[in-house]
Amino acid sequence: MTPAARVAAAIEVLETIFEGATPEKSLTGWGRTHRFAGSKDRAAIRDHVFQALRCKASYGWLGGANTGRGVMLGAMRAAGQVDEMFTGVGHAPRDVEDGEEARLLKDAERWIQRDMPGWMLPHFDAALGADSDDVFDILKDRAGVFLRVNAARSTAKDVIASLAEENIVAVPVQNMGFTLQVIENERRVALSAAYEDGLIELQDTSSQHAISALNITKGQRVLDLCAGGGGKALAMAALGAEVTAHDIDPKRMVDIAPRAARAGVTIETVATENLATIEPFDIVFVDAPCSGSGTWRRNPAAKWDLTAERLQELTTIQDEVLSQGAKIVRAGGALVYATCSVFEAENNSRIQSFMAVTSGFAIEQQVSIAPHALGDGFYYSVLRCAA
Ligand SMILES: C[S@@+](CC[C@H](N)C(=O)[O-])C[C@H]1O[C@@H](n2cnc3c(N)ncnc32)[C@H](O)[C@@H]1O
Repeated sequence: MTPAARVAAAIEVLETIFEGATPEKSLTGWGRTHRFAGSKDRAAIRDHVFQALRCKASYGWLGGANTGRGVMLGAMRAAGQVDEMFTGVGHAPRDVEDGEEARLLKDAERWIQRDMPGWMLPHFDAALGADSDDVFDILKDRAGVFLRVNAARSTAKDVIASLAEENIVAVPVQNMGFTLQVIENERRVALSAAYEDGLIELQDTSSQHAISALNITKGQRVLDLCAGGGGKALAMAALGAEVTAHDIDPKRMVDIAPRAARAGVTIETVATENLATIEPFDIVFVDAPCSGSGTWRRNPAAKWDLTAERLQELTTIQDEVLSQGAKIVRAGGALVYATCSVFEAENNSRIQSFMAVTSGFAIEQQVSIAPHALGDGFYYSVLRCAA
């Protein structure tokens, strides 16, 4: 496909997303009906679509309409490539028409310039102060690809060498001995020998930082209360913890066993009905369901889908999981609350609400990480249970 035909395909995919389909469904559906498209074409179309979703408002403004065509026209205007792409020749999008004249972004409202729904601006401003505009700009870019080296099985140096044999270039992340950033051929990582052999896992730097800050020691009993696919559970098990995983939706944990087997660790799972009688843990890790506002580079559709009502519902669930976790921490143990959100309402406010109604816990650590070039936004708080 020509570069312009890829832009036309991205327009088609975006139209179905704007009608309500998820990005993954739309891209898969497009792939099924366009079997001639090669892997490079698909990757390029995917990149266009995700970038357009990150910058949906500003591109729509620049392109004169919040449609697939308007947003991609805006994207090409931002990149200075309209004349090459909107030619109407072959499979290229048709020429620019009357009514599609360029507008200046500086004339748009702040939420459009910053690509952030207007009702969320105060949430970001409250959490980040003068840094919020910089963070909005960061969220307009693609996120990096980061790896956690399985400390139980390998070293950063050996993993770098192994990946290099498959033309995947990874470099160390400063001050993080087991964290690498992939800077070339990112898409091949999940097919690499290092991945297949359990030497690495894909994991953002901020999650890795939070786990390493817990100073987990070998043999500690840890419950990952909201384990999902087990990213944090695996990281804790790699440090020698005896990890038990739980999720309200057991289907979300199906990958944990194969991932653990690949990594050479064991992770037990526990059903919700058995939590009430389980022996208390040294650490209960509550990786709470959240808006994901610190990760919207990776999942840009989510920022346009979140509503104030849903945010409110999430805070109620967060209070519930935190209070549930508190009941199964041993005396002297730690309750860790974490989100990948930057919103105060999901972070410090939840801890303050918890502390207001619960006795026997003291706040030991609270860390907020804003989205940055080398990592997602993340929050964690360590609460120590009285001995
Ligand atoms: C942020 S995700 C977990 C990500 C996971 N810890 C990881 O590192 O890959 C939150 C998880 O919480 C689960 N969840 C939602 N409500 C819950 C509840 N009341 N109790 C336990 N898990 C819950 C969701 O099913 C979801 O898998």
